Amino acid sequence: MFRIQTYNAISVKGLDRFPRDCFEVGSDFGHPDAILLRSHKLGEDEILPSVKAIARAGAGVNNIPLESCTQRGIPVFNTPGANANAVKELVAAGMLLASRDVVGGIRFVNELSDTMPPADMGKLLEKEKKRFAGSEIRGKTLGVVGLGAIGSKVARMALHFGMEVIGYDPALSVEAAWRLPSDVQRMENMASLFGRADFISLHLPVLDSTRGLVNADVLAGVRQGTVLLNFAREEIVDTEGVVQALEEGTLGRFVTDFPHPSLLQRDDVILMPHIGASTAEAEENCAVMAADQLRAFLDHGNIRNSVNFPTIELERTQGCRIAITNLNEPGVLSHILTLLGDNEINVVDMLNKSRDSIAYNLIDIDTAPGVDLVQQLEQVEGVVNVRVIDPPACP
Ligand SMILES: NC(=O)c1ccc[n+]([C@@H]2O[C@H](COP(=O)([O-])OP(=O)(O)OC[C@H]3O[C@@H](n4cnc5c(N)ncnc54)[C@H](O)[C@@H]3O)[C@@H](O)[C@H]2O)c1
Ligand SMILES: O=C(O)CC[C@@H](O)C(=O)O
Repeated sequence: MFRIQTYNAISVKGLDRFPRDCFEVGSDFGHPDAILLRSHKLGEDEILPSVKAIARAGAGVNNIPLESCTQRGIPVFNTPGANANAVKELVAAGMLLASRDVVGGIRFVNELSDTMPPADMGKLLEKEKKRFAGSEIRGKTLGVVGLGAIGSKVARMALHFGMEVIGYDPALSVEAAWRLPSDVQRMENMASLFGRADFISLHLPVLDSTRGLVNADVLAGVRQGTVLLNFAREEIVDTEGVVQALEEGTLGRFVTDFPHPSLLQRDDVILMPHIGASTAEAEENCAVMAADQLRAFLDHGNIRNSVNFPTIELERTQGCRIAITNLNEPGVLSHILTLLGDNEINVVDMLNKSRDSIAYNLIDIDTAPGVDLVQQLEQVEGVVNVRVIDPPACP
């Protein structure tokens, strides 16, 4: 029986991927085998020694202490692309709300008295509506920073709106490049994108290299009245720099999913409470994907969509499987195999993959290893952890 500790509201469709004959799911376990969460900021002290894996039902993993997870041999999973459409649709809403004063118009109408005669109301609306006029987004230029799962969808959507689209992504993967519409013009650096766009939408992760990336200096280079949209992460944008650019009028509007007190009550700011991924569809997609990845790991040791471990999938044959995480250094694997041979254990199948500082091995053996052998394996220099994975009881 595996125990899955959840944080945040996880879609029931995802939780249902864990058959209750083999998994307990709850929010308060003493010895969880795995953690499934959304935006909860996970403290190192919350990752108990029993935890074997962590899955983020979402894209960003900045709420998980990645480095210490890697050192402890804990794979961290995310769900690439599973909420991209939800974010894309909200970016479309953000661009439209920034171009037409829908918010001001709705507020104005709702503040009218319900005792006003209908004919008077009609006259007043016609007289006042010029205050809420805007402009169209067709023909304008959108700059997309970060052209991964979300950025590529946003780019495609903007082309459908009849916009020009320019993009910047210094780390674009080959897979992401294939997804990108050919009409998107590639910018060599962020400054040229910021200098050319009417709308700028951010879709990059928060990393040491991207924290505070959009600051007063960068914003000084935008065209008068540019709209900046941040549906990525708060830390990427320097709020003081944004307020300064709004005050100076270079930035026309700021639309963000990450409100800050200094942005409240401003007509040139549209604030949303981190709802980019808050659709039934996205929550379900993320939860199902995260749960399936956790199950594949707990049941078989297989790894798909990890942000710190290599991708590895070994078809299950028969017998017992051991999963070993070790430092990615010469000699560790041969030491492990020698120990198995010395204990007369026959290796039926095996796969070894590495990523940065760690390596991960799936080794199928014909006989279950005894406690002594597991201890010997754990003591091999460079071995981080050893798991014996029996064939799963639930299909
Ligand atoms: N508002 C929300 O609810 C919400 C929902 C989903 C994701 N997000 C955020 O959006 C981010 C992007 O999500 P995604 O699914 O598209 O991820 P992704 O990994 O598919 O794409 C991110 C892209 O950013 C690029 N990138 C990295 N550093 C860059 C830099 N310095 N400049 C420009 N591009 C850079 C990467 O090469 C990659 O192509 C996530 O990391 C998360 O923080 C927010
Ligand atoms: O879970 C959420 O609501 C937000 C998820 C989002 O920030 C992400 O990084 O995918």
